[in-house]
Amino acid sequence: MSFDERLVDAEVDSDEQAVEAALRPKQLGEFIGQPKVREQLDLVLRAARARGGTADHVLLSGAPGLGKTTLSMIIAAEMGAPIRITSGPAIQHAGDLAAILSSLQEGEVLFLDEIHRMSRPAEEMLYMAMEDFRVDVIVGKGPGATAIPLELPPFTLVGATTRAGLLPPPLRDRFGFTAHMEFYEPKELEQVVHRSAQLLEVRTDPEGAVEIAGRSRGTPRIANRLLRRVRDYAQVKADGVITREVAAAALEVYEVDGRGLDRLDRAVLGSLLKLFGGGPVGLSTLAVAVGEERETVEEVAEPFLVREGLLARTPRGRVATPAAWAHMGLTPPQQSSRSASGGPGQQGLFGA
Ligand SMILES: Nc1ncnc2c1ncn2[C@@H]1O[C@H](COP(=O)(O)OP(=O)(O)OP(=O)(O)O)[C@@H](O)[C@H]1O
Repeated sequence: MSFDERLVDAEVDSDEQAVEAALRPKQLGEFIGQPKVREQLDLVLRAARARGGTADHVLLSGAPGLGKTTLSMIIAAEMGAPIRITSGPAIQHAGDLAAILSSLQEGEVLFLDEIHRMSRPAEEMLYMAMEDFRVDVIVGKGPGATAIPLELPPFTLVGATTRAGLLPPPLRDRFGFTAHMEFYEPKELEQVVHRSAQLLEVRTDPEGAVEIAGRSRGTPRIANRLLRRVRDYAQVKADGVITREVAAAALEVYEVDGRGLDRLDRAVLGSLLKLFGGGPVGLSTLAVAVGEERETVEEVAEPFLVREGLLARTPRGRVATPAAWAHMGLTPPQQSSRSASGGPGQQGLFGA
């Protein structure tokens, strides 16, 4: 299964961008969930507006699809400012960043996605730009090179990262406000589903929304994607209304189970339980058994399985938890033959 085929992947592909844009909340009041972040950000923005100045730089961290881009657009809208969107990997040279910074308007919001992936020289230029609204543009090379200082208009940088820990402290410290986005509660995802259903003009009853929310892995992007697939099913196979039965039947077709696991997740768990008695088993061995790349298993399937308490990464290899046996409807081998950490002592053969 390729990365793109996964309905529960929290990354976005290009076809989806237009639909996502239509479903984005435009104001802070429309943004569902993240109550602490909303409250704090509301204060930051109100105070900046009252002072008639620009808002402090904002750092948003959290997993893909939780609403970092959406929040950056809301910040611009609430400040009545334009927004420029770019990303760390797109800025490979300090000159790329200088070109963007020098063309910003006063008060503009610069959204820098994946800020942890910016090149080092660009990062150093950003320090000065954030603090003093100034950059030094280097003209010429070698001993004759000169630094020409360039004044910048005040702007608000909104940095987004999935890995706040990877940001160097000098960069992290230059953000006046830092917010960590959490995975969403099922109740909040139900609201996301209802709101999006209204915008897409599809009728969803409360139980239908519960069914979709419960399989959305705490992520609004996934909730919206599942909603669109269930809508297709409801149009073709039912009367267009999303009920619990329709949602469950549709998601069975797309192989997303009651807890949000898809074919890949279930293949990983299935192999771990049926072939290796629940582990411990090394990642490479598990990946071969599933017929996937090691990286796919590690980066795509495992984070959710670990978060759900279905799989544990131990020094001796991957181990299934009792919840995994229950979820897959299988019975664990006799407790007496298993070690305290849950393994049948296979690490000699299958060690990490
Ligand atoms: N709090 C929310 N309320 C309603 N919809 C939301 C919320 N957060 C995100 N969404 C929806 O989820 C989708 C993904 O959000 P967004 O693109 O902002 O995520 P992201 O964190 O920037 O992801 P990435 O890191 O992958 O760029 C958008 O279509 C948006 O409409």
